[in-house]
Amino acid sequence: MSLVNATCIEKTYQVGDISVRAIRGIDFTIDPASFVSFVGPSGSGKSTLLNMIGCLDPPTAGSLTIIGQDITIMDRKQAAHFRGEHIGFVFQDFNLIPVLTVFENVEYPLLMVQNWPTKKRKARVNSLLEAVGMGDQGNKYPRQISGGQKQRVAVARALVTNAKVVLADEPTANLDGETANRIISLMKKMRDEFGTTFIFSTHDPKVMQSAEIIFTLEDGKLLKRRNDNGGTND
Ligand SMILES: Nc1ncnc2c1ncn2[C@@H]1O[C@H](COP(=O)(O)OP(=O)(O)OP(=O)(O)O)[C@@H](O)[C@H]1O
Repeated sequence: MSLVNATCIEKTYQVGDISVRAIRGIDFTIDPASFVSFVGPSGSGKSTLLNMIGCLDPPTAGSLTIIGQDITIMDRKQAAHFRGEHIGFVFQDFNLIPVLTVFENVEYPLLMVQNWPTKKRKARVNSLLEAVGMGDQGNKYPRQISGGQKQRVAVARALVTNAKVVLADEPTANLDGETANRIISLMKKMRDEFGTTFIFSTHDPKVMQSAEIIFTLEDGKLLKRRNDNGGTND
């Protein structure tokens, strides 16, 4: 069964009298444990699409199922619950909470959405910090660590709830080339270890190269799909 299944999805924003057709009837499927990137020029609809997959903003038409559940029929509360259970996010500006330590930042989603006993929760956070190479940095605050380390913490936070899907909107935009490469390798390692699907949007050629499936968007339409061995399908 595919993990994400989009059929004829559309997203139209209404701005006063003007309708902006950001996504114009596209179809795609994403399998479990995939490493996928949406690419395309600015304004082509990448963030809009990620927001829909992340249950942040529903499509205005079409069908979108994630882990077999139709997210277009969920109300806001159901969508928030589903998001908390199954979807993790990594942002280009890291979005760590400055007044919380590294450990507390990773622990935060478990406190918010999942009622884990303290001992199990602490062990889970420590294992994720170890997995991303930040096991000895848990007591530091975000201002005391580098950009690459912040993104490692963000990856740990995205995975701590055992999310099936991690969405990353331009995850390397604020990192230098070498650090960006390390973060991409880390995400791939996490995919291999936990079977999590990673879905990116990017302009970054390094992220594009590392993706096993690339969906190209232009003006809200899906132009083509390219997979690892260079084949294309429309
Ligand atoms: N909340 C909104 N209200 C109205 N129009 C919007 C809104 N969000 C996005 N759009 C429009 O939808 C289209 C797609 O925008 P989107 O942000 O998804 O593109 P993008 O490919 O992610 O761009 P970028 O690479 O610059 O981030 C654009 O025309 C944009 O102006």
